[in-house]
Amino acid sequence: MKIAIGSDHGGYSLKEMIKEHLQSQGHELLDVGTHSLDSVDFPDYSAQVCQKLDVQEAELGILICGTGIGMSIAANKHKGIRAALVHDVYSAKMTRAHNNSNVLCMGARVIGDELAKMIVDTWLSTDFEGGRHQRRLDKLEGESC
Ligand SMILES: O=C(CO)[C@H](O)[C@H](O)[C@H](O)COP(=O)(O)O
Repeated sequence: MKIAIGSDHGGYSLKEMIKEHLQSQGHELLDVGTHSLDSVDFPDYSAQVCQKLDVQEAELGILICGTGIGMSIAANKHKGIRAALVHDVYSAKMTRAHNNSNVLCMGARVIGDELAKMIVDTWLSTDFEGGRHQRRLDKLEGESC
């Protein structure tokens, strides 16, 4: 699968680890940065990952910052993006099954590497259930802020 991934400095180390983890499973990772621990602004990286989905260069996106909150707020401002902030395996499963989330956000200062790997693996291996959930997503698409 083609997956766009991005982080700020707070998520950089976890991004590198998740990238390696997914590449070892055969996924193609499009890394939009950041590429060091130098301080940067999370909206710049969120925008780049969302753009990769928008132009269909990637099927799904992963965004990591210190808490995951900034990334999820930023990503959900983009049309067509359903970003989910996830720090447990149950939510990882449900946000694919019920929300058809296309961007996964995590906080590197909140969870450890092993839990993050389990969350990513669960999120990627769960399918959207459609049905009543599609009706709800259709209602979300029509809403303006
Ligand atoms: O935006 C955030 C909070 O919602 C992210 O966690 C950032 O990574 C964090 O704010 C960065 O903080 P720093 O003090 O500039 O490292």
